[in-house]
Amino acid sequence: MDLRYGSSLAVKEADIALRRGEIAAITGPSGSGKSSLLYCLAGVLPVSGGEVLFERTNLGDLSDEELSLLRRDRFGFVFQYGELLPELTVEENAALPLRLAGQRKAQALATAGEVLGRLGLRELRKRRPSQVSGGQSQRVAVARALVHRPAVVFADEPTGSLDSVGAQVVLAEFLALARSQGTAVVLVTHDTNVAAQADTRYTMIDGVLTLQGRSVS
Ligand SMILES: Nc1ncnc2c1ncn2[C@@H]1O[C@H](COP(=O)(O)OP(=O)(O)OP(=O)(O)O)[C@@H](O)[C@H]1O
Repeated sequence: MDLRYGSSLAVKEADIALRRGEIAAITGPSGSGKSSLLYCLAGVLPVSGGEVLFERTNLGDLSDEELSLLRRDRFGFVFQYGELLPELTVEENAALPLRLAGQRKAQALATAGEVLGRLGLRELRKRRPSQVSGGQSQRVAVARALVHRPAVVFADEPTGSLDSVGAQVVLAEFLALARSQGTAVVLVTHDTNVAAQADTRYTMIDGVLTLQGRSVS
């Protein structure tokens, strides 16, 4: 697939297939097209050429509404700064995908509480995002991305706002939780130590995605 912004080709060549539960990392220099590729895979931006298939569906064949439902129900997202909603508590933030899918509040908060517990955040669940640390916010964002057991989580520099020790810990927890529930992860990162924890590693250079290595499992 490829992606143009106007006349400039941000993604020139990318061929990537993800199996259930697979963790794929994409590294590469700034501006090489990593985020753009992620947005295409997640159905946020339409591709300019080629196609993106999820299960047997070509994302290009879906209406905007069908795409938003797919993103809401089957995908999860984690960004660099967590992007939590400041007016909601930690548990309400984590429960959001379940609430959006129509689950009742008590049930959604109970499920969110379990996931938060697995990330060591149970005690903080009534706090607001402004009352927790950067690492804790990223864990809440991880809980929110995984709470509805999505098929795929798209993570764009998910620990980019943390120091390297904090980043390693949050990332290890994120990947362990994703693996335990069979959720595939596409992880964009600058950090090759982070990428080393993935099953499959790709590099993106000047819009071209290349498979770099696959761990034997
Ligand atoms: N909305 C946009 N309109 C036009 N050009 C864009 C847009 N978004 C990104 N670009 C350009 O596309 C190229 C790829 O950007 P992209 O954000 O995908 O790179 P990246 O590898 O994720 O970079 P970084 O690591 O710095 O986040 C860059 O040259 C960027 O300037």
